[in-house]
Amino acid sequence: MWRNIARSAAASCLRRSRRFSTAIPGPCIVHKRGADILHDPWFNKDTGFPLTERDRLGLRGLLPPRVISFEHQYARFMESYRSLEKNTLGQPDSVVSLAKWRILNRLHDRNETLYYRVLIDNIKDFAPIIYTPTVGLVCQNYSGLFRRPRGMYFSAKDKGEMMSMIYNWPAHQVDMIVITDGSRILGLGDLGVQGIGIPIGKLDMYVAAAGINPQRILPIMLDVGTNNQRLLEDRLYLGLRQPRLEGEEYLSVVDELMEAIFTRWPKAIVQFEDFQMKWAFETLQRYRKKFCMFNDDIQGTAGVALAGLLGTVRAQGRPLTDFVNQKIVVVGAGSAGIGVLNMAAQAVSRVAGNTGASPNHQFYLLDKDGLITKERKNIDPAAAPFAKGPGEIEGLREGASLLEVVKKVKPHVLLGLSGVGGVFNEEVLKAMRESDSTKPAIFAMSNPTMNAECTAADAFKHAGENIVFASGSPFANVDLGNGKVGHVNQANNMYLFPGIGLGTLLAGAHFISDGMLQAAAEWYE
Ligand SMILES: NC(=O)c1ccc[n+]([C@@H]2O[C@H](COP(=O)([O-])OP(=O)(O)OC[C@H]3O[C@@H](n4cnc5c(N)ncnc54)[C@H](O)[C@@H]3O)[C@@H](O)[C@H]2O)c1
Ligand SMILES: O=C(O)C[C@H](O)C(=O)O
Ligand SMILES: [Mg+2]
Repeated sequence: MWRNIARSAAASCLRRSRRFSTAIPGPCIVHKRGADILHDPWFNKDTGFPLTERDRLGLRGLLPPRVISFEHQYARFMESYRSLEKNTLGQPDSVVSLAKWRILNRLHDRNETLYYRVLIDNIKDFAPIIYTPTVGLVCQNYSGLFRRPRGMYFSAKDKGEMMSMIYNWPAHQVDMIVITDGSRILGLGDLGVQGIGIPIGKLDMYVAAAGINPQRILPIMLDVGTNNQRLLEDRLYLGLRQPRLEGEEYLSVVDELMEAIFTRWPKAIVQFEDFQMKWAFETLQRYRKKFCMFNDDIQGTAGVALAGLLGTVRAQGRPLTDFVNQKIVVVGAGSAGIGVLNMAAQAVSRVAGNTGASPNHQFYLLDKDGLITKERKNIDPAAAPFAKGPGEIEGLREGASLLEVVKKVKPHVLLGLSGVGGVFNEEVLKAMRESDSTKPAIFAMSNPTMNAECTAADAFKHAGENIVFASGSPFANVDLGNGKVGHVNQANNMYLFPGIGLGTLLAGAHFISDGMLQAAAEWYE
């Protein structure tokens, strides 16, 4: 289901950009001249400048004489890309992916018009390179890969200066901003300033899938230090070498940045991305009514997961009202897992109406210490509404293991947002064969690939051919060996956030409501 959405989103974006040129900047007034234009990826056309433009813009003599058309440049790039694929055959995946990222990144740095054209046309092949999973590898190696800056960098050392710094950004208008503090990059933990790769990849998806003007996007890294000892000791590390700010000190820096952003661009939309759980929820509550913003890991993920949960009900041949009877086990009680449960609970009350039934009885939530019950000491307030009471879970104790929970509950859905690769092990997957569903769903949503709760092949092998499988990072379809194919869906918030941003922008909305995300989830489903 999600795949088709991606295809149609990309296709409609392509159509739109051909008709209206919203995705690719059309002719515009350029205040630069000569070499400055060739070094500006927004305006550079490389050898594509026609002679008249070369004269007008002071480019004559700065380029080889032959004019190469855009189509020809495009073909030449794709040829180099394909020969890179051929030449790296047999090399480790990480080497091949990074080589592909480098060639795309070089084009991004040189000529954005051509970059976005090839990205839009080849989104299925290139999304895993400029976005998850390769972007994770890029973030891990960012300080070594760094050649040119992209986006803006604010640090704890800039306190008191952010209002003037924001005016250093060259574009007068900015529509979409993605900001991270690098504290929880995918399932890879605290990567400090190296997390900037995530806002860059997310905004590429805004351009490719929603047609946002690439000159109006801005990736931002807010560097408040890192608690990653390895990075603090790395001589190439490009961020602040200090432990993360905490408490009021941290919040005052984020406050200052948000004020600066919205003073300069009052109509901008800000997406918070990959903030560790405590700050993800806190900043969402703090800013959502004051500024036009949302948290993608909490809300975008929830929308995409809900689309999958509703789609699963349909795949079982049941009416949507049956959603209230689905037993759903969520593994991971972080920003993403709790975000999914909050939205699923809202969907249940809408589907069920006000029946007075206990709202969360169908949900089971586990974290690193097992099943969360009301007996849990120091329970996180965000997890508390989903903690099981003693009467609800006969035979299951506080901290019960995932295997125990699956065996006892026989869930319709097993959904992982734990960040831990392989927690859906063989035993757990085999236990899903006893699910009460005719088509049990297994969503291994953690990223990148290594952190997925299980592989697609293992899911089909152990849980059976009848499952609905989805993963956060892409897996290939599985050959089941009997002429049948195990179909792999991708459940990643990339299928939702571009639409949320575009819809908010077009509507001129000042607030991104839960209802907007619910509507997006139901539409996608
Ligand atoms: N597919 C998507 O669109 C999508 C969206 C958001 C997040 N994610 C992924 O979800 C993962 C978690 O993100 P988050 O922001 O919620 O992180 P988080 O750090 O806030 O939460 C992780 C949770 O997993 C729990 N956990 C750790 N080990 C566990 C184990 N062995 N068994 C059960 N639970 C365990 C932790 O206790 C915590 O509750 C990351 O890998 C991220 O990439 C995917
Ligand atoms: O970045 C992604 O691929 C999805 C999600 O936002 C994540 O944090 O894993
Ligand atoms: Mg994220």
